[in-house]
Amino acid sequence: MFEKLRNAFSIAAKSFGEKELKEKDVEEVLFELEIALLESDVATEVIDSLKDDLKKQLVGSTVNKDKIAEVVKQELRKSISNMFDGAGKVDILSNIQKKKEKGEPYIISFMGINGTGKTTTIAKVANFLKENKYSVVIAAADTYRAGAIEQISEHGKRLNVKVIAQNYGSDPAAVSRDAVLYAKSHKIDCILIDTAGRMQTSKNLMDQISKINKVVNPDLKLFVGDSLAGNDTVSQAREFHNYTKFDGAILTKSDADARGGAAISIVKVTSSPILYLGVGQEYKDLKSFDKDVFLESLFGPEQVAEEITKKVAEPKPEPKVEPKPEPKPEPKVEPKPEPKPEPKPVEPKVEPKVEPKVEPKVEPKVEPKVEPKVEPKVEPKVEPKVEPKVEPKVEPKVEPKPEIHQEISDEDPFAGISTKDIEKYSDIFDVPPPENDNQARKLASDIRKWISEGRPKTKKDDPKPEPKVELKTEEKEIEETKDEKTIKKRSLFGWRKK
Ligand SMILES: Nc1nc2c(ncn2[C@@H]2O[C@H](COP(=O)(O)OP(=O)(O)OP(=O)(O)O)[C@@H](O)[C@H]2O)c(=O)[nH]1
Repeated sequence: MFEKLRNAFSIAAKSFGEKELKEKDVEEVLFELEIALLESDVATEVIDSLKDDLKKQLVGSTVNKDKIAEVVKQELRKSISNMFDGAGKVDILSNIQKKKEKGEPYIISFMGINGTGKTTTIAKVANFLKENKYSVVIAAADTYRAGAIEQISEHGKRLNVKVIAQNYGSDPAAVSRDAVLYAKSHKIDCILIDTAGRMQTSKNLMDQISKINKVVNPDLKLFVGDSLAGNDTVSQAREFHNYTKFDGAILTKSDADARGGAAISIVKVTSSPILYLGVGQEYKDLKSFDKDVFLESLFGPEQVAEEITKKVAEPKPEPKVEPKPEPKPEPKVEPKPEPKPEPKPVEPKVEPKVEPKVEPKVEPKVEPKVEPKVEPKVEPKVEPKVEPKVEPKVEPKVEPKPEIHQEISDEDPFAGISTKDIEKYSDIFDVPPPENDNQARKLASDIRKWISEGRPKTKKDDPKPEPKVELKTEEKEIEETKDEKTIKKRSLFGWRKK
């Protein structure tokens, strides 16, 4: 490949080697060079740039006839090398790794006109990433061209790569966003977005691709151009770059390209690097663009250039390497993305699982355990213990004292009853002293009845026996007094002062 461009540079070198280097001579030779470069699809502005560089270097200089060819070659090579260096480099694998370490997917969008080999290139890139152990999901964001979704889906099946798709006519930005959500929820390393092929002159379609880039904000925007289209590809690249400011380019069909001018032109026009060259129709036919290899194929010895061309187009070590990584990553990656649905059904599954589990478990367990245990234990223990102890102690001591003073009556219920009968009745029936008027009247009535019955030693209506404790207390009081009769009556009817 690139044979024509190589011959153009050789013509220029030989021409200078045969003449003295004056401006007029240089102009004539550069004219020949210009024709050769134009035939090799090098863009006019690129040719002008190269000519300027050569003029500055060669006019007015004295160059040895034998070395002139080598000097011109070196100057051309230096100029082109500077162009590539000025465009910078993109190390995709390193960038993906960095984002992966942050827990984020790396997003690449692909753009270009119809038929350049964009869809095939996305499949090649997916295969390349899988071989490097990165998981991939593809967004079928070309919802415009009939058959595009089926085409990319077929590549997905063959490569065992999940393809996120909607219907034709749906919003490509929405498809891209779905793919990003899917990648995030499934921890996919890389998202490849296939956009609709479009002419660079279609403003609506170019606005659409700008929308995709705004919605998902790709880490890398790649222009896919057809090497064979030459200067057309260069003008496409220029227009796409104006709209999208893409970060790099992939040139397809380089295996069939004898000119090679598009690569130099795209780099010069867009100041963006060429990342890969498509060199065939198989998934493996994607080669990293190497500036030195490219320059060597243009300026190196013919034998070396032929060898480089062979290595690039028909690499020998690949067939040995490819069969090994292909079967290994496929079964591992496949089952993960395929059985899982798209991002929408994944989100609602998480929410309902968390809520119902927490609420019902906490409420029923806490309430029934606390309430029944506390209430029954406190109430029965406090009430029965306090009440029986306090009441009997307080009542007998407190009540008699106020009653003595309050219930004094002028009427003596025992009037007419002798002290002896009262004492005898009290002794026989062990009667306690009355504590109020009613008890006194009752006792007096009982005594009268007892007298009327002939003072029996036992009685059917025996008055209720009072606690012995109180009697003992009375007895103690009696013992403490000298006048037993008076004291006893007073002790029996203590409420009487007389
Ligand atoms: N020789 C060769 N053929 C290629 C290369 N890349 C793609 N092709 C072929 O180019 C043709 C078009 O490729 P597609 O991938 O369908 O093109 P596209 O750009 O996706 O087309 P749209 O979907 O219409 O935009 C297919 O036959 C591919 O096999 C390459 O690097 N070398």
